[in-house]
Amino acid sequence: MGKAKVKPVDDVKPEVEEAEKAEEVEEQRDGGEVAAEEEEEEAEQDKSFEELGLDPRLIRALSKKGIEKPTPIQQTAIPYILEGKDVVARAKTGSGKTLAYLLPLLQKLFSDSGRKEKKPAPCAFVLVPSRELCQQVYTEVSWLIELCRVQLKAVQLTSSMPVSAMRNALGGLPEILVTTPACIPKCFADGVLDPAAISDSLEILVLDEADLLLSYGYEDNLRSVTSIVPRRCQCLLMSATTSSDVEKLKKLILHNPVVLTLQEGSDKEEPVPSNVQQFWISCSAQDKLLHILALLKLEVVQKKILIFINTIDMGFKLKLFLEKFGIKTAILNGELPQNSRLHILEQFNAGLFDYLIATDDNNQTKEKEEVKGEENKESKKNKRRFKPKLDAEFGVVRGIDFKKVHTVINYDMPQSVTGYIHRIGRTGRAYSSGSSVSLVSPDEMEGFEEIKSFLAGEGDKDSDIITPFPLLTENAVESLRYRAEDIAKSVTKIAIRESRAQDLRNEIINSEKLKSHFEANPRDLDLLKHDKLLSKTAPAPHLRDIPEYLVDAKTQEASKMVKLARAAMGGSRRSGGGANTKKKRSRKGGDPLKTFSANGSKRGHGGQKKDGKGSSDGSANKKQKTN
Ligand SMILES: Nc1ncnc2c1ncn2[C@@H]1O[C@H](COP(=O)(O)OP(=O)(O)OP(=O)(O)O)[C@@H](O)[C@H]1O
Repeated sequence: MGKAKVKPVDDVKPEVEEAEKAEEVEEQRDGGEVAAEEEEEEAEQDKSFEELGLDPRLIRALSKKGIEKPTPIQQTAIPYILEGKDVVARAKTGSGKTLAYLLPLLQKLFSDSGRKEKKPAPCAFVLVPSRELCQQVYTEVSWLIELCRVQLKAVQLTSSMPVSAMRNALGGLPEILVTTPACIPKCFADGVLDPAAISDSLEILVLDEADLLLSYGYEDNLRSVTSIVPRRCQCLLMSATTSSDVEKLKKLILHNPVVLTLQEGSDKEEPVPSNVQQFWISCSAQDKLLHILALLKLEVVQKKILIFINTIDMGFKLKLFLEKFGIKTAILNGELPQNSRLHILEQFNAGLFDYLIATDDNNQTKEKEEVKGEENKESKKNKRRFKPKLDAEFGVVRGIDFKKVHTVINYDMPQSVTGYIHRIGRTGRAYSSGSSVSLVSPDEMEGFEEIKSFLAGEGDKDSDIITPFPLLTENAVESLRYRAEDIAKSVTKIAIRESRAQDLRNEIINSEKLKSHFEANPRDLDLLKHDKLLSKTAPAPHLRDIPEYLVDAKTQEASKMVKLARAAMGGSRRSGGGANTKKKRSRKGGDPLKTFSANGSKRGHGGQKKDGKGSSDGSANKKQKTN
């Protein structure tokens, strides 16, 4: 169980009186630090939602969703928020930060819910960096309200909504508004929200994924929001990493906050959950297609699988390539219409497909530039060619709660340490376990070393937090080389461009269908398939089914174990943690990545050399051509 460390108030105080008060709190806390921490740890391990002082309606609602026990950050943050303190909470990805603020926020609004006269503007704002997150938080708050049966209303607004729709949404005088920072100035400009009314009504302001808000370019937007936040308003700042941006926001918005930093086990901060096993494979950029084919086709990684690439074109290349081998994938990127993106996420979360290829929102600028250049060239050639537009509020990676993703694959390495942490955080959510595999080319090695040394922490540079992937032998990879290279050649730039355009057209049509269909049938998930084939020809049987003789014995064994582990973990896994925690933890023993080595040792990296390259064990099959 993690331990939340309470750092004393460390903000620049706007008022002397408050600064003095804060120092008192600091002194008192410092005075009893060791004992307090031990006590805290002891108490935290046993704290239930009841003991945190939560309303029984909320506890019942959580229980209906299978959530019985608070996560460490919830245990620590909820009492402070209920007390009315400004809070900065930093805890790793997937640690349950959303409920850590939503539960006390709702409880505070419960007392208002019986009021006859509603306030003219929402009294709680939750600001998130992307539309996808907006939808996610809105869904979370909506089920809580529904299950608690209270007269509260939440709405979500995004910048792309027509003014009439915004007016409509705000017409019912909601108490809670979930939105992006960019949307608020737009609402002011369109006369949909009144700054004076907000100054009167606002009681709680949450900045979720605070480490990302500024990197999404929301600084000016946030300044226009903060200028109208009344002094009495309670402000909460949730974040997965520390950065200068978080410090900046803290100074901009919070007053005398309590700073909570969640640490697990030791004092060393581990930004990636310890229940995620991190692996890597060293290969050339050209060989990445071959390696991902081996990972997926030989089934040595567990489904569901989220694959990150850095550009949209690469996503389509990968999709077309894998299709030829009968591996169906769906694609998620910032040029798809919003309805489609949300629907793809919903389908993936519901388990309707196993492989999702996602572009990292980090690369928006790069993509935008590429698209611009492309557009200029294209428009000269052919004015009717498709011109994709990227959505500035797109963000699939950061903060999105992908359900039951067992493996994250970095096909392309992310361009920053923070990007890596957020990507890997899409698995191992709450109490579940997961793994990641990064394909690292020589060009990416420098960035990879940076990530490794950041994760290892100060003075511990050589410790292997990301270890070579053990379940794929060099022979197994080589056995697929001929096919992979042959098929890779057939995935031309023209094929990629056509597929990208076709997919976009399909999704635009889907998006319209989705909009009207979901208005009538909000729970119907299976209307449209997002992992349908883009190539015109079906995969050839000899590529779809890899003959057994091609796969060496060790890889076959690894694949069998992965399947067994999946069957053991499969159907009965629930997203709610609480009561099932013990059971889930004991299942970790069935994870072949924890117990299996391609060289047959109990646990280790036997199938790979220390540098992440495949094993050169000669006992397995030799490279074979099969055409
Ligand atoms: N007490 C709990 N017990 C079990 N599951 C929980 C609990 N609290 C939250 N969860 C689940 O854990 C998952 C991750 O939660 P959440 O999205 O809030 O994480 P997060 O800390 O915000 O991660 P990120 O930084 O990536 O956004 C969600 O599916 C959520 O429903």
